[in-house]
Amino acid sequence: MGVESEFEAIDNNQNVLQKHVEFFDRNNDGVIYPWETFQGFRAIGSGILLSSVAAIFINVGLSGKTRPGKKCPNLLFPIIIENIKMAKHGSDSGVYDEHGRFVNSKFEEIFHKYARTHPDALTSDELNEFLKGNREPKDYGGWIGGLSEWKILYYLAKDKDGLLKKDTIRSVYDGSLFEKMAAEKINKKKHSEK
Ligand code: HEM
Ligand SMILES: [Ca+2]
Repeated sequence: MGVESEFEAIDNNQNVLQKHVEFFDRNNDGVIYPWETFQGFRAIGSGILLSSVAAIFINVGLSGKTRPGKKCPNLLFPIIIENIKMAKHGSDSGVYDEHGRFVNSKFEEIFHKYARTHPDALTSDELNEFLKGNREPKDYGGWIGGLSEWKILYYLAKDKDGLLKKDTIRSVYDGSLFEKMAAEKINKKKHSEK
């Protein structure tokens, strides 16, 4: 093992993208199947339609990228969490680096550049400006990837004033937002049953 790989092995920050998706691995076996993506979306409060469409697009779109060297697609469309960094696309914010680590300076840059109305949040218009700013020329796949990630985040996690808060965005990167939303959903259900 070289010095560099030893260093990487102890770098806690290297698995942040893995943490982002682990919530969706409902049985913790390291693989996310479409029905798990569906269940994960339902658990954080998405409707049946969004959860179904997301499960199909995410698993069909990303499965092959996380199965390097496999020529035939697996028709159960598994996503292998270990290899999730291979599913990165272009036209993203750069907050995840190529190893799936969280790059704080890139995260801060989003707010320096685009948070004009409130220093710690993005409005819907500011989010659109940010998405446009991320676009690499003719990277249509990346544009669609980025657009869906951020629009779904905005739809599910904006506050009552239509703001996407900095803390919310930070917590989507390591997946803690999903845990929080799932806990809130369970809480709401308990209250409505009383
Ligand atoms: C409600 C569910 C989800 C939301 C709101 C969401 C949102 C996001 C956001 C905002 C980013 C950051 C993109 C950027 O930095 O420009 C991202 C990145 C990513 N997400 Fe999700 N995500 C969700 C579920 C999933 C699931 C289920 C998977 C796969 C199993 C996934 C895989 C990825 C990957 C691979 C990236 C890295 C993209 C890149 O940096 O190029 N996400 N997601
Ligand atoms: Ca699983």
